[in-house]
Amino acid sequence: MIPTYQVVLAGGTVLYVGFFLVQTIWTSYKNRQKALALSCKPAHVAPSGPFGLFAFYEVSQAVKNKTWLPWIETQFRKHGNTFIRPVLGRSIIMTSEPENVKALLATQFSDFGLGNRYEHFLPLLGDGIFTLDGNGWSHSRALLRPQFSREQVADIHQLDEHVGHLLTHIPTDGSAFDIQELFFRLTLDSSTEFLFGESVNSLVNSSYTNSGVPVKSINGQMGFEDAFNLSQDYLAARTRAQSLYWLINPKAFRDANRICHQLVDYYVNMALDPKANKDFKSTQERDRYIFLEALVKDIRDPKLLRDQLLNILIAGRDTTASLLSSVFYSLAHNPKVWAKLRNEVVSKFGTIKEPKEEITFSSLKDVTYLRYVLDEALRMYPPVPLNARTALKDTTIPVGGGPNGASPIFIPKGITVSYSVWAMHRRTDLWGPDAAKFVPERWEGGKMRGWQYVPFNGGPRICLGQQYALTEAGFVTVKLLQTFENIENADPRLGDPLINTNVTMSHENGVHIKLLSGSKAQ
Ligand code: HEM
Repeated sequence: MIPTYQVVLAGGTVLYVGFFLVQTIWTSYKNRQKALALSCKPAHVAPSGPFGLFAFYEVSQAVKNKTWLPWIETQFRKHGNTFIRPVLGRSIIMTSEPENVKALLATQFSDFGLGNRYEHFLPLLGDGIFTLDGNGWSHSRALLRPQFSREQVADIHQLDEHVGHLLTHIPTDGSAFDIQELFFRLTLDSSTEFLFGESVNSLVNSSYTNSGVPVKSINGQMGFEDAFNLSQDYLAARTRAQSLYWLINPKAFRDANRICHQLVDYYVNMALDPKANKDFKSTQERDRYIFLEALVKDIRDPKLLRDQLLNILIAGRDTTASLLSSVFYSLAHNPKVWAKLRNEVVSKFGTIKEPKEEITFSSLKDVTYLRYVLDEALRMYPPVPLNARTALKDTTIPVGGGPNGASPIFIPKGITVSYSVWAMHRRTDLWGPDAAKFVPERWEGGKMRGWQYVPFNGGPRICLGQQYALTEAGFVTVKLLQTFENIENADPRLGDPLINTNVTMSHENGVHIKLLSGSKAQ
């Protein structure tokens, strides 16, 4: 005799599975009808095993081996520039097609949102420009946009001090060092100064910031630099876990978030009540622009201030460090490009010992080859190599359907379209047979710009800090070219670099180079 509860359980399970199957079949029938009405055709489905388990395994392996980006590139070669990838029972549309990227980011902007990004990033970033959709986002954007005006961005003299600190870490005897590590500290120092009015000075040997949070981990206490990096690792893991993100919330993550919040809250409280804080120094006293001081004129809620500041710190710090690292990686592997660039820089600005013209926002723009080098590094190593948007309603994307991939595809509400900037920037049909090579000259005449090149995204959510980032990267590159005559790659590993893909990308093994001046530069 079978117990009653077992009969009820078995019956319930059969009913649930039956309902699920009927619903799936019905939804897919309805979607096919809608697709037909919109002249859409189905996209190629990449074989991914039952419930997309094989695909999930392959992705996990590629992430572990730091070959995720090239792996995605080979998937596009195998399955076409737009295809469907089932992963863990969900279908994701993958694309490297400029037409589709344009639709997601610009022409059909209001059809798509950030999906679960808000929930993934909430514990560290709260409600800010980078995490919000809809009204919350447009309000944030309107509020923050004026802080990125030309006048503010052009104020580059604060960078000089931080580049000076960076130079003290470069071996003077021409021995090898990892410049990427220094760039990550440099951009942490410069962006905290720009945002809070006071730098955490991670390139200087100080232990504690005024907030009481150590700069680097010390005596078992986690420092801000480590906390900020660790939090971002967890944000990336939560993003990869998609709707199971809530499973990833360990104590280490919560501790790291608390430390980041503690540091930012210190500056926020000071700016909200400057008279009560003797440490506070205004923009006038410091003779430099302070983002937070401008922001407290509009926002008085300490939590919202903290959120917006952290949103900008995350958007601006690692991306710029990533760009600088890729520039120096590429220069070290292309000595002719270094020589040509140095020639142009020195003839305009002189050397560090015999300077000529002052380096300013506009004088930097006169060195066109510098812009080509930055553009080419952003093409080959886009700091945000992968991104995604999720349909807010039933909609379409323009290409990828049908046997030749030329028809639109139907995108039901809730489906995610993932676009690979990395793969699109390396397509030989778009960039020529030398797409995998670092060739700054390809930018001559400016004919390559368009939706095939989106390192800063495009449309209404285009990066707010683009000019700031290009100015900082240009300034730092010029200073190093003025100081050193030659560069050498010091990494014996052959082949393409391994790439660590977090929220942004970085070089897994660092960027090991030698910088040589005077008699050592032979
Ligand atoms: C080379 C450096 C940089 C690159 C490649 C870059 C790239 C990007 C990209 C791809 C996005 C779009 C993200 C998305 O919507 O999914 C973005 C957004 C953003 N970036 Fe940048 N960024 C850089 C530097 C900066 C800097 C230095 C700042 C600020 C100081 C900054 C501030 C922002 C902000 C506030 C957003 C959000 C815009 C919005 O959603 O309306 N970025 N950036």
